[in-house]
Amino acid sequence: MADSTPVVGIVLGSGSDREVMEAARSVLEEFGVPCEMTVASAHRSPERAAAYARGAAGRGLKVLIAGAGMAAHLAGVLAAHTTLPVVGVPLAGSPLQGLDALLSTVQMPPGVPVATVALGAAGARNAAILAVQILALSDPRLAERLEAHKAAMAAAVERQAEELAS
Ligand SMILES: Nc1c(C(=O)O)ncn1[C@@H]1O[C@H](COP(=O)(O)O)[C@@H](O)[C@H]1O
Repeated sequence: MADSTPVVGIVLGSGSDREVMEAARSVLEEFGVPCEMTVASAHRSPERAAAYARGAAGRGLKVLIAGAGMAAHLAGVLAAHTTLPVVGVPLAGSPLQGLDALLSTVQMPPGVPVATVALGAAGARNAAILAVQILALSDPRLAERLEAHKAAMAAAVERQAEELAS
């Protein structure tokens, strides 16, 4: 039986981020990558966020994905407390429509990177694919699945082009 110990941790700034961030979990499930999802706010529960990040590597997690909106410091704070790669997903929904979350996620000071992806569900999907790519560096089966994923995308474009031409 495959090992179901989570290797990717998806952290939400709030339970209200869940619907959008489920896109990341779906992609990881498609690739057969065990993950866990939790809530920890750098602002509202700073101890929980720090403890999660500090304990992540020891529990076998390899990549963290953080989804947060508004002043989205969660990904950066997780990165401050771990040497694991952290992927940040800025979420829209605020009066600034996510520009606040984008800038506060992407503009990390030198030395503490957060790999920042696109806003919202598209970003959540890409965060998961990026996590798979990182894991695939030491997992040939995952690398094969990534190749198949790329081939499927290319085939879909071919079909669309044929439909347009007919
Ligand atoms: N950006 C952060 C952080 C953080 O960065 O630590 N904690 C919560 N939040 C965000 O606040 C928004 C509103 O949260 P509520 O819906 O709970 O009021 C959410 O998008 C969350 O990610």
